[in-house]
Amino acid sequence: MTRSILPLTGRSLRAPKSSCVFIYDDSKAPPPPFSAPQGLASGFFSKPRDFSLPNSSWGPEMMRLYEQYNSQCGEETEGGENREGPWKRLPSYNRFLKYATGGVYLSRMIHKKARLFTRNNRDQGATFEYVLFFNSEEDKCVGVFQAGHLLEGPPGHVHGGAIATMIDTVIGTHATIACGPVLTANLNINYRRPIPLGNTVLLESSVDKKEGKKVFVTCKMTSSDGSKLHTDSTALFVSIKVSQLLLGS
Ligand SMILES: CCCCCCCCCCCC(=O)SCCNC(=O)CCNC(=O)[C@H](O)C(C)(C)COP(=O)(O)OP(=O)(O)OC[C@H]1O[C@@H](n2cnc3c(N)ncnc32)[C@H](O)[C@@H]1OP(=O)(O)O
Repeated sequence: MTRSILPLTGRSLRAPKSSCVFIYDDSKAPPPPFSAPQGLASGFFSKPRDFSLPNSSWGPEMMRLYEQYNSQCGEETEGGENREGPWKRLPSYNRFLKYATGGVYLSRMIHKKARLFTRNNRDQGATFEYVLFFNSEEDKCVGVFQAGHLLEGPPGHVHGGAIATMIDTVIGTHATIACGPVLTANLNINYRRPIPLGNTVLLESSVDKKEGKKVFVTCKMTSSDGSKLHTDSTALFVSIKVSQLLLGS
């Protein structure tokens, strides 16, 4: 059974038939507070783009890993039935707030030009290309990340801050699934081996323990075939109330 992981319940965000079901459960959600008159909707409201779906910049290794996990995802069949699968692909938008119930108003009020910086990319393949999958039975989250040429740090290789960003994204999502809204309180990264630009890497995270408001997560980042360790990391996330963020406290 799917469940909502954010306090703002996801509005009707449907996966294409060929892809996995979303983790956001909108079945119990109230209807959107406003419906545009028919015929006007497409002119005024753009459909959210799900950035976790493949695009033409994805190389063979990115596609291979995507297919590997996606083929193990539950999905809605052509006949409208749900096929079970241990993994779920997590959709990704450049502003989730905008696509949650009531969020379209909040997103206008709170920094309306704000965008998730890992998805603020007009040139496909130039920066962060990634997709996350979650396995609730094993409580595992994986990220498949292809590093674009604009993420350069050391010549020809990925910047350490960009690497940290991807780690934070995977483990932050995992901690959110485990505990609801959280913020990163502490992130420790051992950088073991540089990542050449253009390479695809695999991130795997596990929740080690929960202690009151605290959740401890670990993550390792390897080459796409798992043979080389690029980073290992540990992090502490602390639960927050979303109102803290929205009210700016
Ligand atoms: C699907 C879409 C999903 C969405 C998925 C999104 C993915 C992206 C994820 C991105 C995540 C981010 O970038 S988050 C942005 C970067 N992070 C931040 O800006 C956080 C800034 N820091 C804060 O706001 C605050 O310090 C908090 C919230 C972290 C903690 O404040 P608090 O809530 O008042 O909690 P506090 O009482 O101080 O501490 C609670 C407990 O945690 C411990 N603690 C607190 N901080 C630390 C620390 N740095 N190191 C060790 N321990 C600490 C305390 O000792 C205490 O332990 P005890 O006494 O209870 O034992």
